[in-house]
Amino acid sequence: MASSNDAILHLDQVTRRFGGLTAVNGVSFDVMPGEIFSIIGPNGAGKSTLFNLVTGVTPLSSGRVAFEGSDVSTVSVHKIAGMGISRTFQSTQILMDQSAAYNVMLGLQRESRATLVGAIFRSRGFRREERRCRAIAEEVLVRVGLGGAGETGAAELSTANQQRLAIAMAIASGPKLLLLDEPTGGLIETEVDDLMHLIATLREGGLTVLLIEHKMRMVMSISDRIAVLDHGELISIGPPKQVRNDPRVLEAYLGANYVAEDH
Ligand SMILES: Nc1ncnc2c1ncn2[C@@H]1O[C@H](COP(=O)(O)OP(=O)(O)OP(=O)(O)O)[C@@H](O)[C@H]1O
Repeated sequence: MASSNDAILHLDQVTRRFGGLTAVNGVSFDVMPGEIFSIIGPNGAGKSTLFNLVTGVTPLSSGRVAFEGSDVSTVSVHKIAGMGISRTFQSTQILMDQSAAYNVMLGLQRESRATLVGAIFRSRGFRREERRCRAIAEEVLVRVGLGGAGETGAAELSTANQQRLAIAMAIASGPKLLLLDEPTGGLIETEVDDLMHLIATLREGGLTVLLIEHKMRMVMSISDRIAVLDHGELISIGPPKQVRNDPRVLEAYLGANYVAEDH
């Protein structure tokens, strides 16, 4: 295993307690640059909490998170975004009554201090900067397969295209690490395949991807490595084949009444 110095993301004994409940308990792992790294586990295992800890949404109870070698354990959510970590949410933050392009421009605003859309629009270079932001938005929409949909209202997009829009919003500011929280929610099989292809393409473009996903077929085929959480603890980590055959993983899933197929 490579040393944590090479890791883009390093978790060291990461722990979060909510009152008497330990949602994430002493979790340590490294994510290497260019990996698609998935986090799986039964409902309530601590996956979303772990995302919140990495992105600064939730403070750590103890432990340490480092991004590109810098300790970000106590860094604010906005600063972390500015450093190059971006995420989508289970329930996306799309403004449904706005156009796709406008939503991506909001993504630029949310993630980047340097290109705060509101500030730019009030400045003297208003029109030029608006054109520049719009051009970035259009380019990002093309990257996610929504070229030409910039002026379409977000509400008019299919569920699959709304998922793509959520990804566009998250990558607008050019992050290095992208966290995706159940991007296949509400998608049918062929749409899942298309989304997997998009994620693989983004990785080829240099992004590192941290993925929470319940669809096992997708997780097993797209991931370089998988970490399995159960009751807040890391019970298995490794390439898909290794994790799939780990007795502790089978036990955790069967114990939670899971079927080994998609659900
Ligand atoms: N803000 C909070 N306050 C109290 N308890 C919380 C909070 N957030 C999460 N928890 C608890 O922490 C545990 C882990 O929850 P978490 O949402 O991280 O799990 P998960 O693996 O993402 O689950 P799911 O697959 O259902 O989304 C759960 O028992 C949950 O109820």
